[in-house]
Amino acid sequence: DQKAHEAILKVLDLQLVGKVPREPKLAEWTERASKFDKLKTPVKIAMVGKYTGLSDSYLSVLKALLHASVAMERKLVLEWVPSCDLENSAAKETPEAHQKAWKLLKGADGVLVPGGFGDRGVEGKILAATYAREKNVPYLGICLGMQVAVIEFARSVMKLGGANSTEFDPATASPCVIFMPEGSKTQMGATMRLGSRRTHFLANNCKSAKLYGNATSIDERHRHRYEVNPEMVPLLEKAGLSFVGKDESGRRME
Ligand SMILES: NC(=O)CC[C@H](N)C(=O)O
Repeated sequence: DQKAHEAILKVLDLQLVGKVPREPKLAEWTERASKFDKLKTPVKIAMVGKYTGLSDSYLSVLKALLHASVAMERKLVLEWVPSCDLENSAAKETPEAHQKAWKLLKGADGVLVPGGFGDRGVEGKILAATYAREKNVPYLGICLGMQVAVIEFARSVMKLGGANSTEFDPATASPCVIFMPEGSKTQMGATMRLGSRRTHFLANNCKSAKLYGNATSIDERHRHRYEVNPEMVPLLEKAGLSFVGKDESGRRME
């Protein structure tokens, strides 16, 4: 009675012609779908995470990978690599899983380390970052995945052996990722940095800015409490790590 169906048809641009919705314009969709069906050349992406099964929390990452691979005319082959299995301890405890995980990682065209909380499997993610950097395999770190890349760089390139996030080692001598929640005007105390925040590109010749169509700034969704330690940023940059996107204060590495 409230004509919800008509409201939905209006949003979908399927106005009624008499009593039936008009023919949908599916040309673009059909073209994309048939392009997708014909894809042959694979692109293998190793998703190094804590979960082995499919997980809703990675849904947006999976969809983005799929869209990107279709745009690049590649058939997406996603390999799930449980980060714990990459760790040295797994070589003894679960040798088969260890071997399998490394084989998947080594067969990948690109490595993706998504976001996460808690320290289980973090050392495995760090090993994946080392592998990607040394072998020059493209690495995309999202949230925790980016923090992991910074820890890895501090340990391997700057030779700060015990470098870590204070989330995983509160007593680390080289805290390259630190607890830095946002202050809130409406809530008492410090809170999770949550929702859309602006990133400013400082280098316009960087890949990220180019991928965003040479944008000077972009808005991205956030959900974290830890940040790359702003005190250590000059040292990390001097050693060769570039932070091409920062927040408006310049204190948060994006
Ligand atoms: N979204 C995430 O990956 C969170 C990363 C990290 N645990 C933090 O709180 O900063």
